[in-house]
Amino acid sequence: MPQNILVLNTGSSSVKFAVFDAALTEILHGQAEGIGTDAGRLTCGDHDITRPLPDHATALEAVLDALAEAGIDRDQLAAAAHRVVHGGATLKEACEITPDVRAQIEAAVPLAPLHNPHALSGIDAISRHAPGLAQFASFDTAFHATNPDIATTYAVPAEVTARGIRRYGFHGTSYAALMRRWADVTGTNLPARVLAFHLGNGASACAILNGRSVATTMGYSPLEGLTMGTRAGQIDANAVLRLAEEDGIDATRTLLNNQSGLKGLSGGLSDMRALGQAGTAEAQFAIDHFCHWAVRHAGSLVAAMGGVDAVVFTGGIGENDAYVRGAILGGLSFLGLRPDSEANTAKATQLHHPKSRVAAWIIPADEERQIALDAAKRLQTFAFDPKQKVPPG
Ligand SMILES: Nc1ncnc2c1ncn2[C@@H]1O[C@H](COP(=O)(O)OP(=O)(O)O)[C@@H](O)[C@H]1O
Ligand SMILES: CC(=O)OP(=O)(O)O
Ligand SMILES: [Mg+2]
Repeated sequence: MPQNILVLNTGSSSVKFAVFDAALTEILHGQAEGIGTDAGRLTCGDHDITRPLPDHATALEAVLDALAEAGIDRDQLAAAAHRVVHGGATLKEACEITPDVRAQIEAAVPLAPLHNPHALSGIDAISRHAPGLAQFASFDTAFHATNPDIATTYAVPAEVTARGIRRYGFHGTSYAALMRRWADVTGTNLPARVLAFHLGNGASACAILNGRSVATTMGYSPLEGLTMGTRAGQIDANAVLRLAEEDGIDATRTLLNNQSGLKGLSGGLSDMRALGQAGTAEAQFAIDHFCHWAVRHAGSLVAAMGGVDAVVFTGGIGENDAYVRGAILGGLSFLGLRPDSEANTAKATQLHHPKSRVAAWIIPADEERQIALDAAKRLQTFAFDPKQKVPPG
């Protein structure tokens, strides 16, 4: 009886993958990263292969090759599980990917143009390579379902909100994993008011009160909020309207999603590692912009919780870039946060001084296991009640 779950986590600059056994022990992990940059790289288990990854299609093929080389075949799999960034207004909980669910993910492509098309490619590739294999989706939006209406509603007429023009929030799979791992990684109980930063190619922050998301920086799509690798983050809607009028809608979509953020500010570099090594004034300005706006948005999230007890970093930049973390921690010192700069440079788990009023931590992103957990729960539901095709909740 096949027991393993294959997870595909399609990010905007990466495809991460993992295989878990029935006890949810990870038996293989790898990633294709730096997609679309000069720093394309695929790792699978201990193998490290530097190869050009010009786009997601090439990366996905490379991932499937790597899985085959690692001896992962269909007979060992009970299911494949995918990260899907946007499920639109209706898909709020992890679920099996039926033809109807696939259609809804496709309908949400305009809301997540850098993500949903690639997730669909992954789903379709599995359908081709492993026909009949059960497939599940975990949605980035799910963790933010606890946001109050006041946080999710844009100040527009109710009729517009009813059309699904509202804030959804993303990176929820990552934030849910932070909550799950908190006590194990930090050795402390989860405090009431957590300010979480997921800083990767896409970047967001989240206010988590008593373990539940109450506010987050991303909105209708993963374009809003912080300065990101290639996304503009917050920008006045009238500026967008002027761009659309002057340059056309498609060009404006591409400009704001693919050519802005760190890439736009630096004149071409979206990758934080490359920016750190560039040594140009433009690169430094881009890094400073990223840190400044992370702190500015954090202030709004802290206000939404009436204060903060702990700050946590995750994601490729959040886990690895001591300069960025140091700048953000320094910018938050007015809240009573005393960073331990040596711990920060050493990438220690605990980043705060023992006398700090606010704690600060690094918790590595664990999206893949979170996605496997979601799928395993649904698989169990099927086992308990095989007639029930769509499990509740
Ligand atoms: N050692 C490192 N130092 C600085 N930045 C890093 C490091 N490793 C990864 N990053 C940055 O993390 C970002 C990618 O984050 P990741 O979470 O993997 O992306 P995605 O959003 O596609 O999932 C890139 O900007 C990359 O440069
Ligand atoms: C939602 C999002 O921005 O995801 P990623 O960081 O993987 O691009
Ligand atoms: Mg990611």
